[in-house]
Amino acid sequence: MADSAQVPALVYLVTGGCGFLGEHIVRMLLEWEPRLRELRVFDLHLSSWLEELKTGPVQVTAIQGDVTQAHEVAAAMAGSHVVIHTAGLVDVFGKASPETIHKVNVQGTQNVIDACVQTGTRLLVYTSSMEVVGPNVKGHPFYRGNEDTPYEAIHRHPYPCSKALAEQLVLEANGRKVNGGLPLVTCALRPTGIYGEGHQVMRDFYHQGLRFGGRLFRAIPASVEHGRVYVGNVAWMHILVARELEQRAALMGGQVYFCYDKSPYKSYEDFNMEFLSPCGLRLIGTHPLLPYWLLVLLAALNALLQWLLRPLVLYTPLLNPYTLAVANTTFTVSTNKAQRHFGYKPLFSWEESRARTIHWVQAMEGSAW
Ligand SMILES: NC(=O)c1ccc[n+]([C@@H]2O[C@H](COP(=O)([O-])OP(=O)(O)OC[C@H]3O[C@@H](n4cnc5c(N)ncnc54)[C@H](O)[C@@H]3O)[C@@H](O)[C@H]2O)c1
Ligand SMILES: C[C@@H](CO)CCC[C@@H](C)[C@H]1CC[C@H]2[C@@H]3[C@H](O)C=C4C[C@@H](O)CC[C@]4(C)[C@H]3CC[C@]12C
Repeated sequence: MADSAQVPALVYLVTGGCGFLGEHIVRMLLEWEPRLRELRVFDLHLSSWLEELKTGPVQVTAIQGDVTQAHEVAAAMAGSHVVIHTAGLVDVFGKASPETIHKVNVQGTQNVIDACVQTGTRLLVYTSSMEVVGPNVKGHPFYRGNEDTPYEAIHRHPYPCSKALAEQLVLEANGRKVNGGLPLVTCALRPTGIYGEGHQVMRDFYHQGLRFGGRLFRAIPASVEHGRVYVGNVAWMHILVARELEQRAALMGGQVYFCYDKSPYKSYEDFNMEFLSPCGLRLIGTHPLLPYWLLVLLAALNALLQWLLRPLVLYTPLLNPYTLAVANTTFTVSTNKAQRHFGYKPLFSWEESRARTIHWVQAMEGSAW
């Protein structure tokens, strides 16, 4: 691979490059990777904003494709040096079947690895998830843990199961010989709950609040900490890993890194209010307004309704037994592994991350602002 900082020689492929995180990675690569010659954006659904990126000095190639189709992945990857595999089916609401989630997240990842081997692409960065670790089905807290903190990772839901299997495939592929005889170098990044411009669940909560006259109702105790990280910093970690992976293959190959920044430790709901309060919403109650057993019952009822209505309509409320368990179990990280291994420091301070997110909510269509 060319090592001169001046000569743009590298070809990057970003799968899922039109998604929430993918868009930030794509834009940041164009801004922060001077060695970039071509950026291939591979996604099932191509976004119109890609067009405006095509006028810059770097060749931006939009590729409409499906990671579950091995030949499409291999064709897109031929001649690329680095793959950032962020495409995935993020579904904890029952929109897709468990089979589809497995196919996209696990088979899709296997296809990316096989394509690396086949085409001789040597560097693979995988977007994993905190859910590979937990919260587990027993609801054990993970309090400010790091990559080495012992934790019983037991999953039943299709999404965390698929992310755990996919991550394992990526880590096991580290060192495998690719076409040309050189070893593949892989690593996995595990974001906690990502927030920032473009976050769909934040959008949903905002609109829910507007429907209830500017009010949201506390359901989770303020003492339950939920890990959050700003999308710009998650993207930045991907850029740094991709940049350093070849030079530091011995140290970084086959490793996992939690994504972290200076976002405060709070409950899921209190954290959201950091952005929604300045946009005119209020969180009602200092304690949960409903007893936990009633929430469990409502979540179970939602799951039952989803099952009963499936032949007629797709009913996918935010509250289900899985989302309740995730929101109600402390899971936060405190680590400096990324700093030690590849010099990561958050690009955006908490104040900047917050300001950018608030600005995005305020600009949203139908805003109360
Ligand atoms: N959002 C979070 O809080 C969060 C947290 C941890 C990890 N992650 C991981 O980050 C990655 C990106 O998540 P996101 O929140 O940006 O989700 P997203 O849904 O916004 O983006 C995923 C992208 O992948 C694309 N995609 C889906 N199926 C595809 C297929 N078969 N072939 C090609 N492209 C396909 C989608 O079109 C979309 O553009 C995922 O792998 C997810 O598991 C997300
Ligand atoms: C009980 C409700 C009362 O207001 C709150 C329900 C909130 C849930 C919809 C979300 C709580 C935690 C979220 C998840 C978490 O931030 C981490 C994730 C990992 C990532 O890989 C995918 C997204 C998600 C599962 C995220 C989804 C939404 C929550 C469950």
